[in-house]
Amino acid sequence: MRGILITFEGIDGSGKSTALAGVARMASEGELAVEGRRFLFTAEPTYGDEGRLLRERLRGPAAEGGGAAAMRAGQMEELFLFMADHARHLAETVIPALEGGMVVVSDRYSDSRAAYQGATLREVFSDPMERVRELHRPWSVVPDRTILFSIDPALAVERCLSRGEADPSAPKGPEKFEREEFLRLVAENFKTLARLEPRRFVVIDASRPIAEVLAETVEALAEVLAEG
Ligand SMILES: Nc1ncnc2c1ncn2[C@@H]1O[C@H](COP(=O)(O)OP(=O)(O)O)[C@@H](O)[C@H]1O
Ligand SMILES: Cc1cn([C@H]2C[C@H](O)[C@@H](COP(=O)(O)OP(=O)(O)O)O2)c(=O)[nH]c1=O
Repeated sequence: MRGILITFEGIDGSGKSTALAGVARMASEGELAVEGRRFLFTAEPTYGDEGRLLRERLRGPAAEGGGAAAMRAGQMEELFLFMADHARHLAETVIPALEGGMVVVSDRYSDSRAAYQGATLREVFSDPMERVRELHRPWSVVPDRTILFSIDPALAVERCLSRGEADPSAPKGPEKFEREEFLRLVAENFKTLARLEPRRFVVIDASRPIAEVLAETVEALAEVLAEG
C-alpha cells in the first residue's frame, strides 16, 4: 500500500498548526480512522539540526543595515538551510513513512520555500518562485494534496501578535517574517502556486472560526484518503 502525503501551507498566523493539532487529536481518538492506515504528523522547519538553526535565526525581527550584496548572500544561505532541512526531513522521516504506507501530514513543506524564499529572493532572480521549484523537482516528493489556509495578512499578523498572550512561554514580539507587507508578497505567491496546480491544492478560507476551519480541513482530508 503506498503512503499518502498531505501538506498544510499558508502565511504565518493563518492557523495551520491549530488545524493540524485538531486533526492529530481526532486521529488519536480514532475519529479519522481509515482501514489499515496510520498517521504521521510532522513539520518544516523540522526539529533536527538545520531546523533548530533556522528557528533560532528567525526569532526576532529582520536585521536592519548591511549592504545589498551581504543581504542577498544571507538570503541564499537561508534558502539552502531550508533546502537542507527539507532533504533531511525527506530522507529520515517522510520517505520511510510513505514507504510504510502511512498518511503523512506536514505543517509546511516545499511550497513554503517557493512562497517565502520566492519573496525574499525577488531581487536575486528574475523568476525566484520557479527557481526554487526547479531545485526541488528532480528529487523531492510531490504532495498528494496541499491544503492552503488563505487569510488576509493583516488578520494573520494580529493572530501572530496575540499568540504570546495565550501562551506566556511563547517568544515575545514578531518573528522575522511576521510583517504585513512581507506576508502580502508571500500570500500572493501561495495564490499563484495554487493556480498553477489546481488539482493538488485545496484552498480554505482560514479567517473563519477554528471549528469551521477544522471541519473543512477534515473534509478535504477525507476526500484524499478516500481516493488513496
Ligand atoms: N480560525 C481561527 N480563529 C481565530 N484564532 C485562530 C484561528 N486559528 C488559529 N488561531 C489562533 O491564531 C494564532 C496563530 O495560529 P497558528 O495555528 O499558530 O498559525 P500558524 O501555524 O499558521 O502560524 C494562535 O494563537 C491560534 O490560537
Ligand atoms: C519551511 C519554511 C518556512 N519558512 C518560514 C515561515 C515562517 O515564517 C518560519 C517558521 O515556520 P513555522 O514555525 O511554521 O511558523 P508559523 O507557525 O508562524 O507558520 O519559517 C520559510 O521561509 N521557508 C521554508 O521553506
